Amino acid sequence: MIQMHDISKRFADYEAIKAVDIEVNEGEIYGIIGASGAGKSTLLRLMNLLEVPDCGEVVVDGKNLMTMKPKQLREARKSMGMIFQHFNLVANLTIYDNVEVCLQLANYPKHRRRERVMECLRFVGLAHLEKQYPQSLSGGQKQRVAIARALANEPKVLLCDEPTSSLDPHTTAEILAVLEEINRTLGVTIVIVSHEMEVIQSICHRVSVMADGSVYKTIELEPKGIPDVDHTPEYFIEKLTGEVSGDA
Ligand SMILES: Nc1ncnc2c1ncn2[C@@H]1O[C@H](COP(=O)(O)OP(=O)(O)OP(=O)(O)O)[C@@H](O)[C@H]1O
Repeated sequence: MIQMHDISKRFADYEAIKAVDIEVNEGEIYGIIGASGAGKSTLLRLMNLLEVPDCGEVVVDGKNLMTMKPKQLREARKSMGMIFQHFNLVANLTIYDNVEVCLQLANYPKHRRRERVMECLRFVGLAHLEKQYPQSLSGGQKQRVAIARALANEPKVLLCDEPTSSLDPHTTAEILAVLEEINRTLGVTIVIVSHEMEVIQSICHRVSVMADGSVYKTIELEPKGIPDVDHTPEYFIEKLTGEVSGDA
């Protein structure tokens, strides 16, 4: 689905990505992990040409993005949704409008937009919040809206840049379940950048370990499944004091 061949990227004198080859198969959940500064986010942003490589080839769904004209590239990007650590919602737009705006930008037929927006919001369980603004939502709800927005144009690929790094363990598990469902039920290929080992281990089929701008090794994984995270007050008290709640 995504082939990157001999990709390099410099920022001024700094070589952030060094001759990377990577292949993401259709239908898989592919992880990218590594230390801070290893080049994970840059590599992800090179996949949809948010960062333009200095050299090399990026082929998505059989098409070479590097040789495309701007209009063709805009078209190709519709098949690649993206979500971010800090959600990147537009603060002065409602939840509905945050999703609809990307349909507008993609010239999605006007008379079908409402149906599509609501379909995406229902998928992430937030149709009832369509009239709210981002500031009144929790972090997990904001990420769900961002996912709905990324799904609106029916992408084949979803690029996720640290999608759970601002969330607590329970909400992380909920968002991972949504991503896993998108992969399983919609067949969307997912690439996840994360520094959290449990995130990668829970849902990824393969993972590349990055170091110093290079892919150090790519490993096949048997996804462990999403952990059942207790977030009751009793759990926190037990962890903090060692006492089982109700004992006191
Ligand atoms: N736009 C930019 N301009 C200059 N340097 C950049 C830019 N983007 C990234 N870099 C540098 O490239 C290197 C790789 O950054 P990148 O964000 O890809 O790493 P990362 O592995 O995702 O790190 P983290 O986990 O901390 O986000 C870092 O040294 C960073 O400072």
